[in-house]
Amino acid sequence: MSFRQHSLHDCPAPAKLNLFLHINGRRADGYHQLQTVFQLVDHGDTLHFDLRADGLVRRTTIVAGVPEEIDLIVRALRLLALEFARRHGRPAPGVDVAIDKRLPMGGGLGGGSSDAATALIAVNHLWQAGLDRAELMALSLPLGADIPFFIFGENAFAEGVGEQLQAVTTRDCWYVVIEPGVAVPTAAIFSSEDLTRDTKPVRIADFSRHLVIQTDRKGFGKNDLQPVATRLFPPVAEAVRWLSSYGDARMTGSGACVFCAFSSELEAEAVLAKVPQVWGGWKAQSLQRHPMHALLQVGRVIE
Ligand SMILES: C[C@@](CO)(OP(=O)(O)O)[C@H](O)COP(=O)(O)OP(=O)(O)OC[C@H]1O[C@@H](n2ccc(N)nc2=O)[C@H](O)[C@@H]1O
Ligand SMILES: Nc1ncnc2c1ncn2[C@@H]1O[C@H](COP(=O)(O)OP(=O)(O)O)[C@@H](O)[C@H]1O
Repeated sequence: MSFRQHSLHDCPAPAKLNLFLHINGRRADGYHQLQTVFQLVDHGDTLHFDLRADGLVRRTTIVAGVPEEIDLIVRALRLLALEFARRHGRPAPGVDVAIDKRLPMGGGLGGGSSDAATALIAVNHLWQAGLDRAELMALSLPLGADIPFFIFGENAFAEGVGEQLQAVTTRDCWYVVIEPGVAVPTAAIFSSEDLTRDTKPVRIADFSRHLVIQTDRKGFGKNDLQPVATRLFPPVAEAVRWLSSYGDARMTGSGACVFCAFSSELEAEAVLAKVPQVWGGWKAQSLQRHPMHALLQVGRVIE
């Protein structure tokens, strides 16, 4: 990551995996209460920021299927600009955002959310807007329940709609991730009549204990969204079936991507080499912290 006075280039927006995802209930507004562990991995998008003098927030890269006006990056930065104006009594400086998009949309990897989080962290710094971590998290929540997690910046046990976060230690390992080539619309999964909505709540200690006592590499819990997604999207079911011969393969989030953990990079590489060519696939290492933390500590944006 290079730091220049008016720019921040090569800022990582890592993917997340949901190591398990339980649906415990439904709120009056229709949103679902869940419990999950978010795991950061070292594979994702890369963003670049250049200050503008005219107060505009612009995305300079074309992203297929995501017009600039609905991009979570642009929407998040416009919220930040409003907050800047409220605090400082003058309009925010503008910014150009370029993006190298690697994460598939509707993949359950949190790509759009991670992009928005990285943008908020970087531009809060570039503009010297002065929001602290909790304030950035609160600002982002109306745009998506996964965004606060990426700003939180550590692997987390999450409750509520995913916004109540506690840092959690997870296994250091390698993951093989399969992209089955379909985009799963999150809303379609949550609105299914078949969805299990009454999984009994667990405690963070149950997850942590499982890490210590597990003997068979079986992951903790399950993904309640998986049965619905695999029924609606057969390629997701096929990917789960294929990867299951190598370990406890699961879908992340509302899909479509499927992952499996391995102890070593070599094991992950061996499985990756066999992934059928009709699917995309990659390996990634678990991260314990968001890679933007290094920048944030240098910049003293987040304590
Ligand atoms: C499932 C998860 C797990 O990390 O991630 P993804 O798989 O999308 O990455 C998240 O909970 C995704 O949360 P969020 O990012 O807010 O989902 P959105 O795409 O905005 O939600 C689309 C729609 O799904 C429904 N929805 C979403 C979240 C939730 N807790 N309950 C819901 O009922 C709502 O109808 C909402 O309008
Ligand atoms: N910067 C962005 N990158 C990807 N998708 C975005 C972005 N901004 C808005 N979106 C919208 O969010 C939807 C979900 O994308 P994404 O966050 O990548 O998947 P998921 O929520 O399954 O992890 C996309 O289909 C797209 O319409």
